Parts: sequence; C-alpha cells; structure tokens
Amino acid sequence: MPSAEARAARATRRPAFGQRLASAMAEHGPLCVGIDPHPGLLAAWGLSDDVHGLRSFSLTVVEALAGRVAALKPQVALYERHGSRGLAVLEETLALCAAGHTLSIADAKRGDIGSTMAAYADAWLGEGSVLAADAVTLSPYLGYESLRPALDRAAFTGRGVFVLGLTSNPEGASVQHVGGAGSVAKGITDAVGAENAGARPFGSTGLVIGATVGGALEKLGIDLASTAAPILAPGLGAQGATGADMKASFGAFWPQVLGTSSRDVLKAGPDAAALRGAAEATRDSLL
Ligand SMILES: O=C(O)c1cc(=O)[nH]c(=O)n1[C@@H]1O[C@H](COP(=O)(O)O)[C@@H](O)[C@H]1O
Repeated sequence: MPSAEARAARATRRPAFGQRLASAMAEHGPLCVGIDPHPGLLAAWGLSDDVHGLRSFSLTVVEALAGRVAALKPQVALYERHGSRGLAVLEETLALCAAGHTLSIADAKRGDIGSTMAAYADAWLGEGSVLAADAVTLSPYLGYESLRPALDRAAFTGRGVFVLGLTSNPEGASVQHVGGAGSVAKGITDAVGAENAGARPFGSTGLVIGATVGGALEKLGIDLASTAAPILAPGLGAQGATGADMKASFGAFWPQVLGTSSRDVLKAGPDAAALRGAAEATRDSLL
C-alpha cells in the first residue's frame, strides 16, 4: 500500500463503511436513491442530453436529498456516456454527497483479473482518488477472489463494496441459480459471509440481492443473516417490486436490507419538494 495513502487514511480515521451505513439507516430509514440521469429523464426535466443537463440533474438530486436518505447511488454508465466531462460531473456529484454528509455508492459494477482490479480499487476506493465513493458495486463473475484487491483496499480506507449476488434482472438466474443447493449465488454469499466474520450489525462487504428475486433465497437455501452483509436491493418501483414484495422475499433478513430506487423517485423531479416527497413515500413503504 503506498505510504502517502496510509498517512491519508490514518489522518481521515473514517469508521468502517458497515458501521457508517448502519448509522445512516437508523437515522434516515432503509432507502438509497439512485442517481440515474437517463436521456428520457433529462428530457422530462426540461434538460439537454449533454454534460450541462447531466450536471444540473445530478446537483438537483443531491441538493434535494442529501441528509434525508441513507445513501445516494450514482449510476456510472450514465456519466460515462458523456465522456471525460461526464466523469468530471460524477466527481463533483460524489464530492457534493460527501459535503452533504450522505453516503455515496458508485454503481460501477467493476470486476476483472486481480492485477486490473487493483487499478479499479485505486479509482473507486483509494484515499485521495477523485472518483472514490463510500462504496462501489462489484461483479464477482471472474471468480470471487479476483475481487481481493478491492476488498483489501476498502478495508484499508474504511470504504465498502456491494458484490452482485442475485441480481434484479430476469437473465441473472441463468448464471446465478446454476448448481441448485450449491448454486453460484450461494458460493458468493458464503464468501461474503467469511469476509464479514465477527462484524456487527454489518460488515463492509455488502451484497446486491434484487428486490425482484421472489422466493429465490429460500429456493437456493441462502441464509443472509449468517453473512452479516448489508443488502443493497434494487428493483423497487420501475422494475416492479413493492415494499410488501421485498418484505416477503427477505423475511427475517429485513433489518439488513437497504432498498434502492432510481427512476421511480427521479420521475418526480426536478422540483426539490416533489423529489423529497417521492423519496419519503418510497422510504415509508419500506418501514
Ligand atoms: O447494482 C445495482 O445497483 C443494480 C443491481 C441489480 O441487480 N439491478 C439493478 O437494477 N441495479 C441498478 O439499480 C438501478 C435501478 O434503477 P431503477 O430500476 O430505475 O430503480 C440501475 O442503476 C441498475 O443498474
């Protein structure tokens, strides 16, 4: 680990991400709002589909919701499509989340061979990186251990990761359910559990389990309680899941769940009060 980073990490003395997330969920409720500046949403907000529209959209969401929800989750792809200037807006958005004392989750879904993974860890989890968020989403489908550089870097800098377990899209089952009782997804959730051993209430290695997975946890014999993982659950609203569906799917694991919704909240904008009202209504459906 570079010594300059070690000094910066010591100076920051950031508590572990799992602890910070547990506090944010206790204070604001179990909702993360995704910042997904889709071209259609930019148009609906009266904004141009360019870097100016992207910036106005992102700043409006952060200003409306910072300090009111447990976390904000910018979708990296929707910044990347605007090139390097889009990534500069993402940097500004992440900095504004930090200034607003709101946890940021960069939805980048990174995953590569270990040597390349180390560079992704530098970017998304490194101390002093302009793109570093409080946590980043990771894909373990090059093998869970390929994520090791990011897992280690998150532990070192007090940041977190969310590892894709059971995704919200219908195609996910064709990979993740393979193996029945010894499924691919169960292998991932067991590995995440080993990472969080001894952590209470959560460790800093989270899982993504879609709000739309229905009875899959039971069918695959996945015990989330034993993982001590915070669960990021996308699929609320625009992908069809409701708070009631999620409570039925997650059952006893509910205290670990951070629901996340993007389009269903964002469509209320650009008015700040309307955005807050939509976020509050969504959060209330999860209480
Ligand atoms: O990692 C994610 O956040 C994610 C995982 C998953 O399984 N499904 C999923 O929808 N997501 C992301 O969550 C967001 C969902 O957006 P909405 O469907 O508009 O609420 C998108 O940015 C997706 O990329």
